[in-house]
Parts: sequence; structure tokens; C-alpha cells
Amino acid sequence: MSQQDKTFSLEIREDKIGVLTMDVPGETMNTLRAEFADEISDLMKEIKSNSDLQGLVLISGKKDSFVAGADVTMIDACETAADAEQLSLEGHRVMGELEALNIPVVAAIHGACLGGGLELALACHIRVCTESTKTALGVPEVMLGLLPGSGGTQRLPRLIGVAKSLDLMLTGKQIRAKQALKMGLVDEVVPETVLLEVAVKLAKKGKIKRELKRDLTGKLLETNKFGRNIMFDQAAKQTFSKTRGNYPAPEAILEVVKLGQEKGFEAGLKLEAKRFAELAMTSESACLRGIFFATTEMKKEDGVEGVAPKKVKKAIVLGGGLMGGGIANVTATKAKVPVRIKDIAPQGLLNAQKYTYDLLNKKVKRRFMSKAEMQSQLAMITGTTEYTGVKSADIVIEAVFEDLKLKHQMVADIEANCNENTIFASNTSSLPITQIASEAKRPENVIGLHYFSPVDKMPLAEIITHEGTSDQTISTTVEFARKQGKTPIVVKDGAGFYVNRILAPYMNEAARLVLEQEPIEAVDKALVDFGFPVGPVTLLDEVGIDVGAKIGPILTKELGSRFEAPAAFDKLLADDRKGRKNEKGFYLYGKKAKKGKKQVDESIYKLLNLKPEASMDPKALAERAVLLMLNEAARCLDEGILRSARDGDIGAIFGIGFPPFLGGPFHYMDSIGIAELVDKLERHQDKYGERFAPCESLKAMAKEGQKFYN
Ligand SMILES: C[C@H](O)CC(=O)SCCNC(=O)CCNC(=O)[C@H](O)C(C)(C)COP(=O)(O)OP(=O)(O)OC[C@H]1O[C@@H](n2cnc3c(N)ncnc32)[C@H](O)[C@@H]1OP(=O)(O)O
Repeated sequence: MSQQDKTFSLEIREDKIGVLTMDVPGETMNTLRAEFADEISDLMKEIKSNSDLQGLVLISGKKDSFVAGADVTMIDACETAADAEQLSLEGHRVMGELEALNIPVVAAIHGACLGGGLELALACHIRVCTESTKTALGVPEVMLGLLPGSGGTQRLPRLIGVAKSLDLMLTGKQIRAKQALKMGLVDEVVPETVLLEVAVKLAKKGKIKRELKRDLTGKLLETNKFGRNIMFDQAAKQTFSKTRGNYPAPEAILEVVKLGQEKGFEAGLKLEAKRFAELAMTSESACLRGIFFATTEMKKEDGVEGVAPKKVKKAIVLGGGLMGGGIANVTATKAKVPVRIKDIAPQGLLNAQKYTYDLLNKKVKRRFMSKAEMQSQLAMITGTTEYTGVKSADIVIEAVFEDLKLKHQMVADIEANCNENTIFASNTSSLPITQIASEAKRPENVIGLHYFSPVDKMPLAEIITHEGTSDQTISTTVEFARKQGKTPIVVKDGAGFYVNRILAPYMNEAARLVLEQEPIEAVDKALVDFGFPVGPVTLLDEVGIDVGAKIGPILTKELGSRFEAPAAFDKLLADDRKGRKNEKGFYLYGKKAKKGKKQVDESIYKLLNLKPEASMDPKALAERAVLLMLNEAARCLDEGILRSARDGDIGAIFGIGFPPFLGGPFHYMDSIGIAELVDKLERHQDKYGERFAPCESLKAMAKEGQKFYN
């Protein structure tokens, strides 16, 4: 193997410190692969046989990353549990060899240090990282349905304690340098320019004698069997309340960490490899890995192949409501693009600016951000009640009231004030973009850019094109949304676009179940147990019953009677029930609600003349709502609303929290089997009505034995 094909290079400095640089050839990021085993063995031999060597620094040759973990493609390619177990055991061997070196080994970390990357750093004797915001440490394996399989379940608790390790392993969260230092994960934090220099110094100083410092709770819970049992039982309960038994990885993490604490390091490693392998073979992990591959692929897409996006240097947001405030926030803080909010009322501007102020202030209070940084980000958001500054804007995003006339007015006002390239992006959730663009002078610049609330948290953006939207407008908008931290999917214009279109029949069915006397909390629980983050009735309260009622007739008019909402909605609106926003909905809010406990507003049953009684099997209940969502998703793909099943899966997972462990509606339909799905729909059609009639494309696929993915 020539040097340029090699991943590792060892340079022995004059001061007898070896610098081992990892740089996987031809890749943007370092990942750990089984094929490096021979190279590493040779290196270890060389290091061990060099009696002059005083210490070793392990550093990355990549510009802004250390090691992003084991290569997920490699894990994905494992055909049997034995293959995956072998990978883990090989990782154990390499990490063990590194740890056993007599000389001090220092990991010099800058950028992503995740999964197997962090496990590699844990096998080193000392860790130093840069203070850069690019530096992030974590064990995100759980998000791939896996557990840390290169010794992480054993080394991490021994370094930082069990409770903190479980927090990192069960959430998969990534932490910054300062937090890592505080929890003892790294020994020093330094500016990037002196990383190597400090690492060399630390190597010369020698191995550190460590003692795990625990606070009183830590001592009580982690140092004896009784305390540990309490801690693990508690963690298991909390975990189950989140996973509802749908995700096997967190349970395996708890089991492996616990065993390692009880039976020792080696026994822990052995079980770690076994469980890692078993998890790698689960359908849950396969689906979660699929999401990783899909989102990585989507990061590289331009929206229109071969059309490079234009850089957005200035943005305008029309409307200072909750959505406008959120859009301005992600524009300034994530995309780092100056943004001006235009509202008719000064109060609207203040509210919208306060949105970002409140979020940043929280960060300052938690010391995640300096006051100066907060000021500089806030300065990027300005306000106006006139159309000043529109001329130089590259994009205008309207987030005004859902009224076609008003939207037409906005298009006209902007076109009268902007330049000929300014994009007009509408954040409408229900009005067809074709109609919004119908009176535009430059319809090619008009596009939909649909965010989800709360904008700073929800990862999806739906980008809606009408017949006349130019390719340039599409690719620039896609890139802009991505810079705002969103995963964009491009969809064709049509009532409800994709996400609301599949959500509406699901929500309607939940409402019907309530009207059939199923208790509200039973309906919500059945769908949370199915894997949704919140139940449909809670969601309706959050979105707004009035908003739901407004979208329903639009969808029915454009797409047919299967979208008809139960008539009871009118009664709710007549009673001024809008949901959380006016503290009057299906659940109790404000002063009426008991703290920390979600309670149904029982008066709603009287209003609807219901005597609730759970009579349906929760699984059957969930299935009824989900089947309608699946059928509609298949229609969206067939009609070209969606470009691909992949976009449909990511859109549903990121937009409405479709259970990630099922891989999205299309993956889920494949796993049920299309013929079986059609059969289920037909049985529901017989029992509950025409809205369950399977769509033509599903019937055709069932006949041909086709799947969405091959
Ligand atoms: C045994 C072990 O315990 C098991 C494991 O380690 S499992 C892996 C755990 N690690 C992870 O889950 C991290 C996965 N990676 C990420 O989250 C993100 O890539 C990141 C945060 C590191 C960087 O994000 P970002 O800067 O947006 O770059 P992104 O486009 O995602 O990745 C850059 C390239 O690295 C690749 N990459 C990153 N991490 C990878 C991984 N773990 N495996 C394979 N490829 C990976 C991406 O596929 C992409 O490849 P490309 O250039 O050919 O498209």
C-alpha cells in the first residue's frame, strides 16, 4: 500500500513524541472501518518496537472533524449478527491495544468526535479538544438504533460516572467543549491554533492518575449495588415512558452498562459486542440508518439538478406573528443572513424580535452564548412598517394571515418594490401556490416555503413549486432553507401539499374515534404507543381547532369527500374552542390545569353529547388513523406531489413525527407488504366507509407484487 492510500501516518518528532494522523483518503470525514485493521496492527508494532518514543498524539488530518464514528455503511452491509459482532470485537481489540500502550497517548480533538470516534478518544489516556463551536462530542449510536460498540458502554461510565454516561448514551446528544471539560470527558480545552502543541505537552507530562469525582448523589447511587439498582430501575422507567418499547437500543444500553458495573470491564465488553450485533440486525436500526443515509444524500441536492443556487444575502419576512418571528430567527441565527421583518403594526415587530431575544437570552443564561454574540445576532433582525429595504432583498417570505386576497396584495406590494430577481416565498399551509402566483408579474419567482411550528425546532421545510416556478428560484430556495437548518423536500403544488394532506385524514379519523365514544386520552395514548411524539387530539389542540377546521373544507373541495371533517367541529368552534392558544380545547390549560398533569376537559363530552368508554383495542384504533395516512401518502407519490418515496418518508418523520423506527410511511407500507395493506384498507372500507378505499396505485402495486423501495 502506497503512503497516499494509507489512512494513518506516523511522524516521530525530534522531542520523541509521535504524531499519528488519521486521514481517510478521498473522504470528507474520517470514519472507522474494518479494512484499517492491518494498517493499525503494523503501526502498533512500529510504536511498540520504538523504545525511544516518549508519547503519542492522535490527531485528525481533516480540516474540521476528528472522527465521525464507525462507518455506518459498513455496519449496514453486515448480513448476519456474527458479521456485526466481529466488527465490534475488532474495535475492542484495537482500542484495547491503544489503551495498553506504555507511553501516554493523547487524543487531540477538533470537530466532530462521535460514536466510534469518541470511543477511540476514550481509549487514549488523555483528551484535549478545541474550544471551537465545530467541536462536538457524543455517542449518537442510539439514534441509529445501536449502542456504542467499541468499548464506549464500559469506558465512558468509568471516566465520567454512570448517570452522566447514560444521559449521553440514551439521548445521543452532542456536547460542546466546555460541557465536556466540566463533566471530565476531556482534560483540557484550547484554541484551535495550539491544539497540537498542547497535546504534545500533555503527552510529555505523562499519564494522568484519575479518580472519578462523584457528587453526593453519585456516591449514593453509583458506588453500591443497592443504589445502582435504584438508578437503573429509574432510568429504565424513564426510558420506557419515552420509547414505549418501540426502540430496543436504549434497553440494551441500560443492560450492558449495568452488567459492566456489576461483573467488570471484560464481561461488559463481551455483552456490548453481542448486543451491538443483535441491534444491528433489527428492523428498527435498519430504518434509523436509512434516515441517516437519506438525510446525508439530501444535504447534497440542489433542488434542481445542475442548477446552482444563488447566494441569499438579505431576506425580508412579511408578518411578525409566531411564524414570522420564527422564520426571522432561523434566518438570522442559523443562516446568518440579515433579515428585516415588515408588519403593519409596531407591536407585531416587537413581538417578532422578542421571539429571538427570548431564545438567545436562554442560551446566555445557560452560558452557551456570550452577551456580545447575542447582541450581534439580534442586530441582524430589524423591523419596518414600510416596504423599505425590499429593493435589495434576495428573498421575501410572507407569513401573513391565510387569506388569498391578502396574499395577492402582498405579491403586488412586493413586486412594486423589489428587484426583478427577488424571490417571493409564501409560508402558506393550505392555499395553492398556483393561486397565489396567479396575478404575479413575475410568477417564476413565486414559490411556497412551508415551515412547521415552532420554526426554530421543527426540522422540515416543504418547498412548493407551481408550474411556472423557475429552476433558479427552486434551487436558491432549497439552499436557503438548508442554511436555516432545515431539511427541505420539494413538492408539487396541490391542496395541503404533502404533509398537511396526509395529516388531515389521520386527524379526522382520530376525531371520529372520539365521536364514537372512545375516550380522548385513549385515542392519544394509542397513537403515542404506536410511536408518534404526541397524540392526534393533543396535536389538534396545539395546531388550533380553528386552523384544522379552515384547512378541511379546502382539502375537501380540491380532493374530495374523503377529507370531510366530522360535523362536530362546528360545535367546538361555536363554543369558542380553539385549543391551547385560547386555553380552551380538548384538554385543560392555564389555571384550570393541574401542574404537570395533562387532563381532558370533561366538559367537551357534554358539549358533544358523548359518554366515553374505551371499547376498541388500542392497536386497532391506531391502525384506523394510520391507514388513512398511508393511503394518502401513496396517492401523493402517484400524483407527483412527491418526487420520491424517500422524500415522503423524511417529510412525514421530520414534519409530523411519523415514528422514525418504522422508517416513514413508505418504508412502513413496504414492511406491511402492499398486498396486505390493500387487504387491510378494503376490510376497513367494508366496515367504516369509502374513505378507506385503497388508492389505484396501491392496488396496482399489490397486483404486480411491487414495493416502494427495492
Ligand atoms: C461501533 C460504533 O460505536 C458505532 C458507530 O460509531 S455508529 C456511527 C456514530 N456516528 C454518527 O452517528 C455520526 C453520523 N454523522 C453525522 O451525524 C454527521 O455526518 C456529522 C455531524 C458528523 C457531520 O455532519 P455534516 O457536517 O452535515 O456532514 P455530512 O454531510 O453529514 O457528512 C459528511 C460526509 O461524511 C459522511 N459520514 C459522516 N459520518 C459518517 C459515518 N458515521 N459513517 C459513514 N459516513 C459518514 C457522510 O456520509 C458524508 O459523506 P459524503 O461527503 O460522501 O456525502
